[in-house]
Amino acid sequence: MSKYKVILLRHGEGEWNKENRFCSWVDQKLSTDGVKEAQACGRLLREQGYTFDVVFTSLLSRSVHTAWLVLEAMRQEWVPVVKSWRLNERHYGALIGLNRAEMALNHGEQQVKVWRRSYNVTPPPIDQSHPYYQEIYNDRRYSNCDVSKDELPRAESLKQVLDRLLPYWDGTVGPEIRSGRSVLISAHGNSCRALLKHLEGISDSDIVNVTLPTGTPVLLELDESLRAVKPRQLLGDQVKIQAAIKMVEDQGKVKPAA
Ligand SMILES: O=C(O)[C@@H](CO)OP(=O)(O)O
Repeated sequence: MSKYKVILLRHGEGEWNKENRFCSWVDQKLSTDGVKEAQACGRLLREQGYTFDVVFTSLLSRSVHTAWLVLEAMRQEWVPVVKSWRLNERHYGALIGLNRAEMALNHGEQQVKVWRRSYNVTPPPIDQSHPYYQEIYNDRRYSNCDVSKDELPRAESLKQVLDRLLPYWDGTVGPEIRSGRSVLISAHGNSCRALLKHLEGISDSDIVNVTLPTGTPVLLELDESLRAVKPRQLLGDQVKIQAAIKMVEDQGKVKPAA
């Protein structure tokens, strides 16, 4: 029986979503369309009568800004926003900054799909020679995490994302839900996929086919033990949502010549 409702949200479109580059732990801002998506998401949630008691975000600006814009559109700016690196996007290691369509051309679309959507495959790790290494690891936001900077990931499979996210879910988010607070999680494509895998009991092979569009609220209904009792519902215009999912999937394909 459904006991709790939780809204999971992938942030609005970021600048590098537009440029089709693996963004991951690089702190790109929302694009102009991404701002509009987040505002529209807030309006939709307001129209549908949602209210929140607490919002969880990652430490990356695009998920924080999305949460702010949603709350502003809902006229609930006062709601506390709690942030953790454990909700960050999956760490794409050495792939960070690379263009997906170019990668598909050089390595094949299948390999890019494996890197993007498989459960167990970890991309090659980032090292100090990578152009974004210093920017990520010298960032003050990672100075006060619950692990030291050296213990932060250098690349992650989806499984590794779930491994770092679960303690936060079990120890921080879950207890809020259980205490009756209504929760919004504003995170990223792959941190949301990892959480969905856990809550919906999706198999290692089926998770490959789960893709989330930006700025679209996902309603989850959970039972007593915080497991999904029915299929997730993506809220909004279903035709637009399917088109947005296809657009994200197609990012990993070779771009046809103009
Ligand atoms: O760039 C990234 O970090 C993610 C999306 O946020 O990319 P992908 O959709 O390829 O997993």
